[in-house]
This record gives sequence, C-alpha cells and structure tokens, in this order.
Amino acid sequence: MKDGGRLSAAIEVLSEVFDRHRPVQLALRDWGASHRFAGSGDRTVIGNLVFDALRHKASIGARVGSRDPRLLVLATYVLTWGNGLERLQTVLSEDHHTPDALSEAEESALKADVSDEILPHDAADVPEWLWRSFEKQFGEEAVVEGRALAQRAPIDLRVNTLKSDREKLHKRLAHAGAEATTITPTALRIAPKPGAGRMPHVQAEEGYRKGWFELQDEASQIAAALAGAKPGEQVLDLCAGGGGKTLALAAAMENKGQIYAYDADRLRLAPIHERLQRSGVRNVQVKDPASSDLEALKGQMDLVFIDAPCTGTGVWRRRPDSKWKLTEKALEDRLIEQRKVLENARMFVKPGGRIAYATCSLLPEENADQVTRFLAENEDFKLVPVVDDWARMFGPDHLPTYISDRGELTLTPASTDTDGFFFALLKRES
Ligand SMILES: C[S@@+](CC[C@H](N)C(=O)[O-])C[C@H]1O[C@@H](n2cnc3c(N)ncnc32)[C@H](O)[C@@H]1O
Repeated sequence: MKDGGRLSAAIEVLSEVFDRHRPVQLALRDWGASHRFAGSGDRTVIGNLVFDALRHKASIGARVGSRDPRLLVLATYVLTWGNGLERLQTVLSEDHHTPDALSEAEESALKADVSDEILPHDAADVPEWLWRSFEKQFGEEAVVEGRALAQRAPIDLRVNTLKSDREKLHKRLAHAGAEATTITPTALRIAPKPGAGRMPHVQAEEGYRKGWFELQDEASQIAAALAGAKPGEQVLDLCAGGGGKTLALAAAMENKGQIYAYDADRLRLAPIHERLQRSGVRNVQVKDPASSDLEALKGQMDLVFIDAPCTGTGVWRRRPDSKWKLTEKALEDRLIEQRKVLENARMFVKPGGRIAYATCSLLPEENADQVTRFLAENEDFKLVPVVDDWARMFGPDHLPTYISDRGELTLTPASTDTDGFFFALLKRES
C-alpha cells in the first residue's frame, strides 16, 4: 500500500472508534481481517496513525479547529509526523485509493498555527473535566506532564533475576535495541520509534519463552522494589491480576518465603499460572476467589501489596483511547473499590508489617486522598517516607521530582521517564 491508502484506512478506523465507540484494537483488527492484502508494515503505519491521532486528539483538534477523524488523521501525518502539507498533497493526488483532495478550509486549517490560543487542557491533551485534578497534582507543570503522557511509550522489560541477569540479557537483546534504564538495575528499555516505525515483537524472543524477562514498565518495577519484600517473608498480593507484581516480588524474595496471589476476579488471575511456571517462581500460592478464602492469613502478613484498581491515567501513553473514554462515574467506582481494598488489606497485616498501596493513576483523588483517609481511620498505621529506600536502592543522586512532604512517590513520563504511577508505604505500628 502507498501512504494514500494507509491514510484512508486510518480515517476509516478512527471513524469506527469515534462514531460507533468501537475499542481501537478491535477496530484495527477488523479492518485487517477484511483487507487481507495489507501487509504487516501497512498495518503498523495505520495503527500508528490512529494511535497518534488519539494521543493528540485535543491539541491537534484545537490547532486545526476540528476533531473530525479525517482532519485528525491528515493533521497527524502532516504536523505530528512532520511530513508537511506538500507531501500530503502529492500523496492525495497519487491514485484513487487516497482520501479526497483537501478542501480550501482543510488546507488553511493544516497551515494555521494557532498554538497561542490553545487552552491548557487541550495543549496537554487532558480531558477538560480532569484538568482541575491535574493542576492540583502538578501545578505549573501540568501541561508538561500531560504532553509527556501523550507521547509514545517504550517497551520496558524486567530482567528475571531468578533466571538471568541484566548484562547477559542486554547483550542478547541488543539487536532489538534494548538499553539499560537509569533507575532500576532490573530494567531494559526499547525506545519508541517515531512516525511509521515498528516496535520489535519481544515475546517472540527465545529469552521470553525461557522466562529470562517479563514485559513490565519500570514504574511497576520500582514500586515492587520499594515494597521491600525480603526472602522468607509472608506476602499477600491482594490485587494480583495477571501476576506482574507477583513475579517481581517473588524475584526480590529470591523464591524464599511465601506469596499469596489473590484477585477478586478469577478471570484476571488466569494467566498467572503459566507465567509463574515460565519464570521459575516457586514461592507463590494462587488464591482463586471461587475456591479459597483468605481467613487464615489474617494478622499474619509482613507485606500486603495493593496494586489497586484505578482509572489508569498514568498509562495513557499505552492506551490513548482510554483517556477520552474515562467518565466521572468510572472514577467514582474506582474510588469506592480502592477504599474497599485498603480497608480489607489492613486485616491481614501483622504488627510491624506494611501495606504497599500503588496505582497507575496520577489523580490525587485515587492516591494521596485515599492514603489520607486511610490514615485518619486507622491510627495504628503510619506512612513510611520512600526517600531513604529510594536512595539506598537506586542511588541518592537522582531523587524523583514528586515525593510529597510526607513521603509518597509519584512517577511520571516527564519526571522519571516511566509510566505514571503512585506508591505509598504504610506501616502497622501496633
Ligand atoms: C491494576 S489491576 C492489577 C494488576 C496486576 N497486579 C499486575 O501487576 O499485573 C487491579 C486488580 O484489582 C482487582 N480488584 C478489584 N477490586 C478488588 C478487590 N476488592 N479485591 C481484590 N482484587 C480486586 C481487579 O480485578 C484487577 O485485576
């Protein structure tokens, strides 16, 4: 396919997403299924156009004065990808598979530079109703932080220290462009490619099949490390889902002690069994909510890890469609779930034990506000500032920008070059 046909396809897919509210991955997959002639290179370019148009929907939309799928896709090609108007006009005149030629209004929209007039939330590509929360969290940096969340994400890998080490894996994956990251000693990163670039399929690597590494953003690796799980401890991973944090905790514990992996939704737990096996993890008991309860664990845990259900605002780089779909009702539902999980978690902690509370959201309502509420209702718990552990584990030179006065940590693409993530450690004193 030439670029004209790819642009037409991207406009078609984006229209499906906007007009028929189809999930973007499904719309792309269905387009591929009904256009078998398209090669994998074509699909990559079409996907990249659609995802980038979604990432920058508000800023580009404000710049060209429309959120119409056609203009968003064309503007992505001309402005975001830097192909320029002349190149687009050549492409549009190439054959009959291209989108229609530009109208005068479209041509002037693609030429206009109205960046001064863009409202901050549009410039930041953040939905208007969330802007107050964003400003509360980031103050003057809110636009910078929003913009960073609208960029493409890297692929981060966690080296499974039960089976491999970073140096060895770095060499093995050099051909895929993997580089050591700067914060955790367990992470490798494949940087995002610009424009039509295609990311490698790392799950096809021998090292993945052998369990030498997992796909996991560095922010999650940092949170698992800061939880401080030690060999021999008793740990409850209360929202284990597919087991990403479980595996990282097991590696930190060197397979010694016991992790109980639980999730209220048994379907979400399903992939964990295969992952545990591949990773060589032997100290995890999976607690299926349908057949087991956690009664016997009450008051016994050194650590309860809560990877809380959340709105996912910190991972907008990876799921740009979720940014525009998020509703106030969904936020309210997540807040209720988070309160429930925190309240439930406290029962399992033994005196001297701790709760690690983490979300992949950047909204203060889901993070610091939940911690404040929990501390007010549970006077036997105290917040442990993360700064000393950070300095000890990752070095004192590059402390993260967002550590609150009382010691919670917020990671962001702009400040730590990771996904957006919140982490707080709560210790039961008595
Ligand atoms: C962020 S996801 C967990 C991701 C997982 N820890 C990982 O690293 O792959 C949050 C999980 O919390 C679970 N959840 C929601 N409410 C819960 C509750 N009350 N108790 C336990 N798990 C709950 C959801 O089913 C979901 O799988």
